[in-house]
Parts: sequence; structure tokens; C-alpha cells
Amino acid sequence: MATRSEPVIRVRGLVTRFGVQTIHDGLDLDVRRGEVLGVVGGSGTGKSVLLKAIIGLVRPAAGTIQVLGDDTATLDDAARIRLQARWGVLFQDGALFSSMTVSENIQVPLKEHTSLDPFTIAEVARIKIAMTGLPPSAGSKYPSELSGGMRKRAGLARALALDPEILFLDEPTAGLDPIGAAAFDALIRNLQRSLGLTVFMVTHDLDSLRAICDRIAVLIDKRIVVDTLEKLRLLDHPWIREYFHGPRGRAALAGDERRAEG
Ligand SMILES: Nc1ncnc2c1ncn2[C@@H]1O[C@H](COP(=O)(O)OP(=O)(O)OP(=O)(O)O)[C@@H](O)[C@H]1O
Repeated sequence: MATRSEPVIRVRGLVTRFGVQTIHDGLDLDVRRGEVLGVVGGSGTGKSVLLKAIIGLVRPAAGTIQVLGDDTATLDDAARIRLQARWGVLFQDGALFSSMTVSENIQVPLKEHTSLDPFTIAEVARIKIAMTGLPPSAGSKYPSELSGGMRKRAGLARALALDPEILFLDEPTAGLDPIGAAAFDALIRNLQRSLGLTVFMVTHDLDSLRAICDRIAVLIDKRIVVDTLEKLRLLDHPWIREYFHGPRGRAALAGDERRAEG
């Protein structure tokens, strides 16, 4: 059983490979309870593969992954299903079932993992819809009838269906306009605070990193370097220099610098 001071996710010596391509090579990472961790890195460096390895969709070639005190490689089927119910995942495209309404999508994990009666399940779905800022009318709509931002909220509502302890997000603001992205960031931060969630967020969005992440994990040379944004920006590595000090980085971080100077 995990104690409160133990990391909720503990990765040690992770190696992942596809054929001859090594994606991670001896990667270590601790995710602390209650933090929002932003995971960044160049395209193809293995951010999504790391998320998938942690949630059991990619099998490591070596190393250990503990989630909420359980070593994910040693679980039997029943224990794995119990652990899966303690996290929620929002994939980049929302990954909603197109033939189901939003409410029905949210009900899927509740039907799979609980023995609640249909009335209660529908009621929980209604609450999750409200929690993610969707209007009540969204419940009876199909994903194709929603805007991109609403689809992300519906995916988030489904990820939260079982009151998870950990929320995994894969590029949650990709495809949203800046105002929609800022609103989604604020929603995640509010939910994280009010529900005490630990958030593991793969992102390219510097505004999100600045706005809601407590620490940033950078995938460099098949491993992770993790620190606060302020400290990471000072590291002398070509990708970090380009990312944080290139034109987009400077623009996103300019607000902080103005505040610091003022
Ligand atoms: N199922 C798979 N089979 C073979 N190779 C894969 C598979 N999944 C990922 N890869 C490879 O692993 C590498 C890392 O992929 P990943 O999707 O984790 O990158 P990423 O850092 O999330 O990139 P991006 O920011 O572009 O989304 C890539 O070279 C990718 O082609």
C-alpha cells in the first residue's frame, strides 16, 4: 500500500523498444501526489510511449513501473482492473465512441467497473458533464455534434467518471484556439485542486506549462530531466535552449519576465 509521501508513479530504469529502435533507455521518473507534471520533448522522443508504458498499453523491455504502490508488471488481471479504475486518461482526440451519446460514453467505465443501478449511473454522468463545464444538453448529443473543445470536455468527463486519483492527459490543448486552450487549462487546474488529482500531462503548449504545471519533465537523450520551469530554463542543452528561448518560448514566457521585473 502506498503511503502519502511515496510518489504516485515511480519509474526506474525504463527501457522501451520497437524493433531495433530504442525509445527510452534507463529512464527514471517520480510523479508526486497532487502535482501537475508537464511532459515535454521533441517530436518522436517518446512522450506518448512513456504515458502508454505507465498505463500498461506498451510493455517495457526492462525496468520497473509502480503506480499507486503497485508494480504494474506483477499484477494479475483482477488487480490490474482495480488499478485501472484509479486513473483516468484523456487521449489527444478524446477517443469517444462515435455511436454513443456523451452521456452514454461517460457511463461506459461506470458500467464496467461498478455495480451501480442505471438511474445512479445516469446521474453520475450528469454530474460529470456539469463538472467539465458542458451544458446539460450536451449529454444527449453525439460526439460529431460537438465542437472540438466540447469533445475534449466530454473526454475529460469520461476520464473522471470513476473519481480517479491520477489523470493522464495526452496533448489536451492540441487543436484548440488560444482562448479555448486557456479555458481548458483553467478547468484542469480547478479540477486538480478541488479533487486532489495528480496530473500527468504530455504537452507541446508552453502556455499550459507556464499556467498549470508544478514541474516539467523533459525527454532528452532517451531519459527524463525534471525540475521547475524556472530551473529547467537555465539548463544548457540545445533542445531546451531552442524550446524555452526560441521565439515561441520567449513570447509565452514574456509575461512571467515582465512580472518578475515589475
Ligand atoms: N506502436 C508503435 N510501433 C512502432 N513504433 C512506435 C509505436 N508507437 C510509437 N512508436 C515510435 O516511438 C517513437 C516515440 O513516439 P511517441 O508517440 O511517444 O512520440 P512523442 O514524443 O509523443 O511525439 P509527438 O510529440 O510527435 O507526438 C516514435 O519514433 C514512434 O514512431
